[in-house]
Amino acid sequence: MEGALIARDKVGVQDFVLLDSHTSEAAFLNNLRKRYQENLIYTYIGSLLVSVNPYQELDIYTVTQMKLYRGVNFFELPPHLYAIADNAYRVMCNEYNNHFILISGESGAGKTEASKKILQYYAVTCPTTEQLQTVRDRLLLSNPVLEAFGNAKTLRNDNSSRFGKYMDIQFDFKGAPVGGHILSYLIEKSRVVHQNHGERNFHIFYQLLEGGDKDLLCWLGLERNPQKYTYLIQGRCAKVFSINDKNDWKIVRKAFSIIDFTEKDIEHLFGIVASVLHLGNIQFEEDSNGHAIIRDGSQIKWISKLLGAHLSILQEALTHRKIEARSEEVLSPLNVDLAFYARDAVAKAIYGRTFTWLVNKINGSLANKVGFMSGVLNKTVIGLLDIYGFEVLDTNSFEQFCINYCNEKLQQLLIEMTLKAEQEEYELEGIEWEPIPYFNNKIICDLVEQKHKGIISILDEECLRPGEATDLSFLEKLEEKVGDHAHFVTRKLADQKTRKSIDWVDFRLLHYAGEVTYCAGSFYLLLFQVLCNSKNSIMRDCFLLSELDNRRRPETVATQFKNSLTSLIEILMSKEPSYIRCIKPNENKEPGKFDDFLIRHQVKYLGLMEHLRVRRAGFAYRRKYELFLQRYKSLCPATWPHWHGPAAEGVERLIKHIGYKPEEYKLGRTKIFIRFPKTLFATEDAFEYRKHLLSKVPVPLRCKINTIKLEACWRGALARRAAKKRTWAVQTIRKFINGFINRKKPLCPENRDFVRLSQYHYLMKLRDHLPKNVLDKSWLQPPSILEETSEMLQKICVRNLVRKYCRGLTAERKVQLQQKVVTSAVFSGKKEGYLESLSQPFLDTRLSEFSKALEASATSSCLCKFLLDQTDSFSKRNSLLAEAALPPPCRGSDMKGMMDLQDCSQTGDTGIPLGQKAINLSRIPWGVRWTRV
Ligand SMILES: Nc1ncnc2c1ncn2[C@@H]1O[C@H](COP(=O)(O)OP(=O)(O)OP(=O)(O)O)[C@@H](O)[C@H]1O
Repeated sequence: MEGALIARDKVGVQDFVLLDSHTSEAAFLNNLRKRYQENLIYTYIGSLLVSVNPYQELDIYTVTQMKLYRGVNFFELPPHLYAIADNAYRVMCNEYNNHFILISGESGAGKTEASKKILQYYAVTCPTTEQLQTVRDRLLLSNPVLEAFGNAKTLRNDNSSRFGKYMDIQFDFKGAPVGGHILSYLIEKSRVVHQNHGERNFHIFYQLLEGGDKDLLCWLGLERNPQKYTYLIQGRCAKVFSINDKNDWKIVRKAFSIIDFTEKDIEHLFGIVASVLHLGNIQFEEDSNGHAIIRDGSQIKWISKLLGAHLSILQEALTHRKIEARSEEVLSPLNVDLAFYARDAVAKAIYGRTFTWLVNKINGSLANKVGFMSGVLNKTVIGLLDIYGFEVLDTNSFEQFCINYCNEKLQQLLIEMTLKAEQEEYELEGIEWEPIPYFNNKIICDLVEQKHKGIISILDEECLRPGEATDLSFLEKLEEKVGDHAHFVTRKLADQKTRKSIDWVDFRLLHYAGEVTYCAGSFYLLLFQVLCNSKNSIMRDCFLLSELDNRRRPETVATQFKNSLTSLIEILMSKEPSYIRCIKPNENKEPGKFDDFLIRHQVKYLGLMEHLRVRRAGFAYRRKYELFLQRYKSLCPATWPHWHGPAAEGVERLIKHIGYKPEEYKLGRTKIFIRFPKTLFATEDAFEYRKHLLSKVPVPLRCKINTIKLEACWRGALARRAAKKRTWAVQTIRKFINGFINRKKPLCPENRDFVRLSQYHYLMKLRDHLPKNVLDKSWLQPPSILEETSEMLQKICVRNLVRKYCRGLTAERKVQLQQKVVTSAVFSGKKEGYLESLSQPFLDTRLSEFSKALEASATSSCLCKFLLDQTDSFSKRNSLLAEAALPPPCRGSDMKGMMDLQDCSQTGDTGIPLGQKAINLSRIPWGVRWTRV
């Protein structure tokens, strides 16, 4: 960014915080104009991006541009949407936290285009797999469907979104998009039944008529000509040059199939769209009693067919209302005016709820199925909030009230979060925080939303209280309860001068962005019941019977909106923010035209001056010591060409040499903070001059400079390599943690690496801790996933030890052992001092005497035979075990160990399972056989 400072006279500054007179609106506009005229539509205020609609295709959204911004530091390149998108993405991947990008501005300022471009940026630059390709397509294709049902041509914008949209893009731990979720806010239902001159109904109606094939229209009972439908022609511009309904229809139909809509869904959905058109054509006339009756039955027949509702009940429902008198329900006929009102109310309700159903259906298709299947439910998100800007129309109704209240809340959030971020940075850098004076619009939010005392509560009370509520009774209540509020005025409360501009049924709110006068005058159970029982499954989903049973007071639209806004603010508060403020440069959609008056107005109500003030209150510029030193080191002999000490000290030397005054800067822990832009500009100019001088120095010196440049490049490459390594490390650690969390699960992609690593470590450790001899029963505790393997390894190991031991026995020792075993059978437990004798080897002489004695006596011979018979099977096995467990050479103490072993072997305590013949008898070189004893 500093690179462009030198061109500031021509193209302005890239960041408004670098404006010398940051409080001047004129300077702000001047900078914006300079840039816009050079087709530089983006400018920062710190990390907030201001975007001015170019109304022409600029060559700044190519894949090359996307790649240019990918992974690059925020301030290194000119301001761009991609820099905001990339910054949010990079921080999310590195810190594993959630983000949101709030895009706001007035209608036609370029919000939807911006959010689409961000989505495309992620689609192109994020890693993906074949499996995730579908997710990406769905994320992109949900847009045309939502636009068809939620956008319309208005005077300000041919493709104006008539609803607020918040979209979460979900990423897995590798940063690949794996799903999404959409929340919609306040669809402009009134457009279904009424459009201003030069405006249209929602696109889908015209798309269906223009693009739907003959059979479909026939099935829906529709004609291709939009002029035939009352709801489509009030703006007198059903055909618009800039909109190709036929083509858009094809895109929408294709999108439906990709986002999982079944043919039945589509059939029901268009059944509803057609029903709304038929509803609009229903006309009422008076019967002899002054009650409304339907003039022509053909429309209602189509509605009955398409919604699967009983014809006579539908007819009755459109011309009667249900009154609850004591415990009874009575049908009361409507007059013609009320019947028209009821018809429109139903059309609006049907369309509004169908839109909500559509959003939910799309959400079902965007849900993160990949993660769900593979068990990776941990994900991070980047939310895109494309929300209507502050609206001031000629007549401001309840919808504008909600929109402006929403903006009021978001402004509060922006200021609070910016202040918080500033404060946190100061704290982190150890710089003293100086309180910033700013306008806190909480007072206006409270006026609207406070419980019992706020405008919404008063409206609720009026709507839900028994007896007739009128616009005037509502206004009186407002005057009574909030009349003394500094931001609320009515005609009665206003002074002489302002009184004329407020009507009797109006009230005026002094928003942070300016004054808006609202018309209080622009603020039925039987039909509801009919729609609950509809055979059209979407209608049944939209109108739930359980709502009818709910005896509690229903929530008014205002309260519903307030609640959804509260949860939206909660969602946003839990995430890291980025902001894009879109500005519309002129009313004629003309490229290059900069309408000062219009833009000044938007700068005000987008809260840009307030934001700049908060952002600039302390310091205009801050940079890490290393980066600052890197750029300006040539300005000081001590730091040029190299500074070998810590960067902070280098910067200190540098600014001392340049002559910064103490009030111009502060040194934080890792950054230098410069208070005034002029200080930075002076430094930048000096740097440019220095560069100019350096370019004129003789060749040998130039060589030196080239060397320095080369070094700088090399350092850059090293830094990039280090950054890559850091990213790799973060991903590895993340993988390790994920593996650890899933370590008890069967082998799956999430734990595979972790398990392999722990297997490797266990085996390496085991290698150094194997039992040393047959009597060593120690064994390294395995991780749970390796228990079975460890058990098998232990068996193999013991078997090998035994084999090794047996092979190492001398023939003489084997004989001795045999003898000990035999004598054990004879004397164990019978002879006193047996245990002590165990460690003493037999003397040959004694044993031969004993044998001779045995041979000499027939009785003795029998006894010997008897003893052998008795001990044969038992001793054979145990002696083997004892042999196996005894380490050579067998000294006296070993003998005792062996006999002990023999005892415990009977209980299986040797570690060698008894049931499993651990040693093959025939394979052991005994030398002496039993019979020879
Ligand atoms: N970056 C851009 N490059 C080129 N044209 C743009 C750009 N942004 C907006 N436009 C033009 O401006 C028109 C209006 O933009 P967009 O629909 O995004 O406005 P919006 O702020 O979303 O309005 P609304 O609130 O009515 O939906 C677009 O149809 C497009 O023609």
